[in-house]
Amino acid sequence: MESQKPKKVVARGLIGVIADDSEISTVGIGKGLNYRGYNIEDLAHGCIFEEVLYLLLFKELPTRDQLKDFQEKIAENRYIPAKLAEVIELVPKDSHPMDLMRTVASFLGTIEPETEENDQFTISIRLSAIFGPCLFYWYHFHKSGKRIEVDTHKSDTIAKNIVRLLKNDGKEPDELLVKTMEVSLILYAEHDFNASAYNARVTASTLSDFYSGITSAIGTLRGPLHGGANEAAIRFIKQFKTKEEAEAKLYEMYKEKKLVMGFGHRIYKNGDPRSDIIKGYSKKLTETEHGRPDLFEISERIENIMMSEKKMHPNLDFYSASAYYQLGLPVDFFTPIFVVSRTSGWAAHIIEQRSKNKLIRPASNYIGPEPKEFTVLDMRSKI
Ligand SMILES: CC(=O)SCCNC(=O)CCNC(=O)[C@H](O)C(C)(C)COP(=O)(O)OP(=O)(O)OC[C@H]1O[C@@H](n2cnc3c(N)ncnc32)[C@H](O)[C@@H]1OP(=O)(O)O
Ligand SMILES: O=C([O-])CC(=O)C(=O)O
Repeated sequence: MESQKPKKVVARGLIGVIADDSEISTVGIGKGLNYRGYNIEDLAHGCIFEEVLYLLLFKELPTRDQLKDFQEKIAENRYIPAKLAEVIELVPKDSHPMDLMRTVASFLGTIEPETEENDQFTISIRLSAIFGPCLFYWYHFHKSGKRIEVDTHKSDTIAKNIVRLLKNDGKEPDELLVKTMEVSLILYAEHDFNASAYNARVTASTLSDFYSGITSAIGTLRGPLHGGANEAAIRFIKQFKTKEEAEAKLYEMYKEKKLVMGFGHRIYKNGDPRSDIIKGYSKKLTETEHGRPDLFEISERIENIMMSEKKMHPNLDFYSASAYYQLGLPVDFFTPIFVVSRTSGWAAHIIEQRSKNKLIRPASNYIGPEPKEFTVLDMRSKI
């Protein structure tokens, strides 16, 4: 009698699989998103990014004194050691800056490896502080041959420092640009078991080192189905001169069943609560010197058509795209800025995974050939 194989339930893409407990964030309860119990709107409107970073690492919002000490620590951690500067300069000008981010995480792990003293909290702060400076050091080195100083303004927040280093014009950064960056960093900080955070946890679950977890996560974030969608979205939006052109292209894409980047979400099926917040800043930026009301209007037309035709909402990446563009960020720097922010969430996930570790290793439903007889090399036919 033929033996019946038990039928396995396959969860492709791990859709709906609850893979572990977590106390870091709640995603998709109603339209909600909370970091450690605090609603994203309250955090985005009432905090600087450092408070959120502190919350994700230490589970509580900081007091004023704790925040002051924390900000001082971050400022101290912006410096780029000479060996790292050498490596940054070697990353070719035409590389994608996500290559640079991955390289920085990996190389820093060789000169400042994880030890009992250089522990997971110390490394989290170091990476959150240094990623922005490294990115803009590389940018200016290749753009104009300048080796910029990255840690001159000790009282800068991470957001202000990013805008300062981007512009590098000796002027005080514009307040609206800084506020937009601040809010964006808060919105991008954490999102439960998203692909990159989960990958960081998979790496941590083998008892690997902290830098390896972050490096794995950077590689995962880069793809256009995840963090790379902000770059893909602006490339899509920017090609249109008019709203009508965008509309016609959308209908063509529907016929070809093509994805519209910056729309849809694995968890949020009724809208991403972060989208309207960043959309508000994108709109405010249209009124600034380098504002692009045309891009904003085209984006809104795309949003409206996606809603009326596909019942599909924008995710955080869609309006982040026009916001970042109006901030003057080079297009391929969009996802690296996401890295600067999401390092906080990845760190929280690695720390949590380690605190109650279980090796992450799912099983597959094998659908390959039945067992076959082995043939030695010389006896195999050529077909
Ligand atoms: C910060 C972030 O990472 S947010 C996500 C950023 N990524 C993007 O914006 C990329 C575009 N979006 C997508 O590819 C998807 O919506 C994802 C990857 C985000 C979510 O994917 P899933 O949860 O697997 O959604 P799923 O694929 O089941 O979508 C259901 C249907 O909607 C379609 N669909 C989903 N997203 C889109 C989109 N952006 N444009 C057009 N159609 C879409 C799918 O093709 C599918 O159609 P089908 O039923 O005919 O096959
Ligand atoms: O949760 C996800 O799948 C993707 C996302 O929005 C994020 O990582 O911010």
